[in-house]
Amino acid sequence: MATVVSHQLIGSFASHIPSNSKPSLFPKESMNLPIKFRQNRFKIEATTASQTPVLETLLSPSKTTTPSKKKSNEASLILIRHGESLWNEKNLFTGCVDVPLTEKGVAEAIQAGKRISTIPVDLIFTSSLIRAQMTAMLAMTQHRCKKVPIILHDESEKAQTWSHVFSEETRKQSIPVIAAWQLNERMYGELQGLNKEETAERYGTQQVHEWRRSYHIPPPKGESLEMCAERAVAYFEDNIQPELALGNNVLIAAHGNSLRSIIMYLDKLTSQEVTSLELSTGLPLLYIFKDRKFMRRGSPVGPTEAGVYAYTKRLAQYRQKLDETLN
Ligand SMILES: O=C(O)[C@H](O)COP(=O)(O)O
Repeated sequence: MATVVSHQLIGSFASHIPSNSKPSLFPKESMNLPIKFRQNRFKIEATTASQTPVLETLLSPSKTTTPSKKKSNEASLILIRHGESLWNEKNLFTGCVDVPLTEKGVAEAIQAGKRISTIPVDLIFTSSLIRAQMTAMLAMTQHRCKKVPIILHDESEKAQTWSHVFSEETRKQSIPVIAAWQLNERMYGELQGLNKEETAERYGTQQVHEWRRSYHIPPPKGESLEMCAERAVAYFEDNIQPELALGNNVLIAAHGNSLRSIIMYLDKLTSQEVTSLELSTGLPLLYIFKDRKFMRRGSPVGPTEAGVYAYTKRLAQYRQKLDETLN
């Protein structure tokens, strides 16, 4: 399905949220389990003409919907799992329960921000959950571009109108943040709020491991990784990949399992391979999108690291530009 963007208020941040990403903790679709996996979802396809990428319309001062020129033939994609949450600390199944970060989680998010502080970011996607949003915002406080991340709101027409930004210059110094429930953690069903260790004692380590790491097996009344991939990868393909195809650099702050499903898609992992994929909290991962392919570039360790900038000329130039602006 193509991205649907409201064009009523072109120029307003709020008018550019894909209409299928309205933040809602328990969207109708996720309660309608099981969701069938969409055919061919794991193929990387070119942007279709009917898709209207978010950033393109966001930065356009006119009411035209004509696609703007492609910025570059490559783009960076950074993925960050949120920092430690209060329920990670207590070892509780969290899923779609909206729990904030611990102090350690805040520090992890800031550290992640330092590590990506000279990698370009034009657009941010987060889940609708506060732990992912806190992580994105805290990370961006460290970015050397000094742009202001602004959350877009489309929950009502008033929310859209009242959050309008009237200065083109100010808009240029801002980074739109789009919150999408599709990037939420897998819905953990009847395990939400239970202690992971106690659950393993009660149901057996093997059973709990299958619920947590298998691709097809859902936890009781919850989403399997496959179901989570159905909505997270579809959202990625419909709303994020078109931005990358235009040369826009994207940061995604999300969750262990929504990101595992996206990484499965990016790295073309099999349902067997993904079972051993583990993501640490607050760890940024960098991909380069070029020629319709995703190239995994590991985890940037910080602006002093030579390796990351040797990956592409474009990243090296961006970093150099930041250095020149600050000197
Ligand atoms: O939702 C949760 O409990 C965690 O964030 C991820 O859980 P997992 O380690 O069982 O995938």
